[in-house]
Amino acid sequence: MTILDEINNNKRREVAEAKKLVSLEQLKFSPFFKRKINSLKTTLKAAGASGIIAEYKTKSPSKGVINEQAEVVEVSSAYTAAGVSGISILTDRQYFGGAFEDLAKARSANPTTPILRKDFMLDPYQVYEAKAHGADLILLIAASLSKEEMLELSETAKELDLEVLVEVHTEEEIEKLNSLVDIVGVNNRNLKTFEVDLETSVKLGSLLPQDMVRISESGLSSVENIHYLCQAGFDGFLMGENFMKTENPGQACKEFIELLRK
Ligand SMILES: O=C(O)c1ccccc1NCC(=O)[C@H](O)[C@H](O)COP(=O)(O)O
Repeated sequence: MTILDEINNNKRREVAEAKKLVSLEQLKFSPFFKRKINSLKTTLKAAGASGIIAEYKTKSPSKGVINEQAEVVEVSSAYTAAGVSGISILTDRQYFGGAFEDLAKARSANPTTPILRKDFMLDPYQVYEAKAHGADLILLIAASLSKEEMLELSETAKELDLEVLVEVHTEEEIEKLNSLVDIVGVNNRNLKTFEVDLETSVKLGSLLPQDMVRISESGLSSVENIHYLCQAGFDGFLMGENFMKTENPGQACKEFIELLRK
């Protein structure tokens, strides 16, 4: 069994429990349900956009504990002040140390920044959870879902006016895209071996539909990486560990974007 299988099995159990505790109707009572979303697709294409989507994650299966001190409001506010195009907030507790509260707190502290609920989405119920806690977009991992499941989850996202980011890592997974997808992310990290290779983005990027907004995810750590991927046609760059492993992730992000703009 791969780590992704393990995470997904655990997620199915968590979602089954959550459904017993909180109904869809209760989720709809959240004040975040009424808000208009901030579009990541739009901010990534805006003139002068940094393209950086900075992630708040305190641990991961590949790296273990990354940062035990970081506080979500402080870090996410500093990310916004640094000029990011978006923020990614992990909500998986078991494997990434995330929480729904982190998402809701980041939302309230950053009212105009696009925020991704980063989790392992398998059930339409989770799309409602994302909306109820203030997300602007959801992540669908193609390796975890069939084409039909991706479509169903995309439709639910659109019903709730959320954007859809689909993550691919292989050529075959590109076949699972549908017309409701807003952004495609190429994950440079092989989730079976945890190996990172930027050439995955370059290779798959060339196979994506020409007009698709695209981001490169994982293992990005230098301005040279970003310039290289920009040349390969990428609009956005998801970066987690590079900032979160420092004592002050917000400051690290600020310095990175300043360097990028030089
Ligand atoms: O990061 C992991 O170990 C991991 C393991 C299994 C599934 C997903 C995983 N990561 C999720 C991500 O997509 C990354 O957090 C994100 O792309 C940022 O990556 P990085 O900049 O390398 O922290």
